[in-house]
Amino acid sequence: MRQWRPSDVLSLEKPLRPYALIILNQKLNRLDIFKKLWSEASYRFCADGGANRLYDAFEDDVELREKYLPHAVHGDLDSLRKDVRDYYESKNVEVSQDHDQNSTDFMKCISLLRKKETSDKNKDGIKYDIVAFPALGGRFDQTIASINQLYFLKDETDRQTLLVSDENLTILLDEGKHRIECNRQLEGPTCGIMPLGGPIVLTTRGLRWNLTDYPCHFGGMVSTSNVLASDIVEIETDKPVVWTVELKEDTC
Ligand SMILES: Nc1ncnc2c1ncn2[C@@H]1O[C@H](COP(=O)(O)OP(=O)(O)OP(=O)(O)O)[C@@H](O)[C@H]1O
Ligand SMILES: Cc1ncc(C[n+]2csc(CCO)c2C)c(N)n1
Repeated sequence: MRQWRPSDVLSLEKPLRPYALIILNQKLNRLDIFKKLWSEASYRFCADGGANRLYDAFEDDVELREKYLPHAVHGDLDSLRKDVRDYYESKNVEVSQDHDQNSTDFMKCISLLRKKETSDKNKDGIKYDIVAFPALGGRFDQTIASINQLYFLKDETDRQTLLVSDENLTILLDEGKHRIECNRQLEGPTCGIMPLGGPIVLTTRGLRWNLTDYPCHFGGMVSTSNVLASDIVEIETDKPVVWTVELKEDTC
């Protein structure tokens, strides 16, 4: 049984699992979430134009901007503004370019993380969880690309990947049994279990509307607008399925 506690990154003083934060190119509306994710991240990367968003979040407070310097800005750099690039380079932030036109800048940042993980400096060989923010919402193709990223990473069972958006926490559950611990002060009430990668057979416990050995697919049953009925949700699936849970307005 695989264990998940998606809201740990928002609730614990120290995360149980070290993680890398990847800031994507969407407006940082929820600075409460941003600051919490930032404070405990082991690595902080901006995916290309994510750096513009970080820079702009502190337009009224130049001193504060200087306290939020990422470890790297990485991507094809077609979105990074010149003033933002100049600023971060002047602060000795690593700014690196990868021109590959078959991978998104989010993917490129994950490749950068892998490089850091295999570098000499990471002597313990730690593998970091990945937390992306603000993920989902915005452009639909980018949203699907971010979900696709979860599928790319699903066989790496020694790391968890979490997509954090203003309103949701989203993860991918691979085939098998899962126990998701929810903190209902932060999460809920709504949730969804969505077979985005193709048809599945699903069994759930701990929800208002549960399913038992139930075939789910697009054009048929897709569990959306479901509701947490317990702090513990158990899900058994024969193929990967996306779990998403609503975030409360006041989380940090
Ligand atoms: N409109 C959007 N909606 C949702 N996510 C986005 C959006 N724009 C960018 N992102 C995310 O932020 C990352 C960095 O974005 P970037 O600044 O490079 O924009 P882009 O050039 O449109 O993205 P890419 O080059 O990755 O296709 C993207 O890889 C993607 O994950
Ligand atoms: C079949 C196919 N569809 C779309 C793209 C375009 N694309 C996908 S990721 C990416 C990088 C964006 O920074 C670009 C341009 C492609 N290469 N292959």
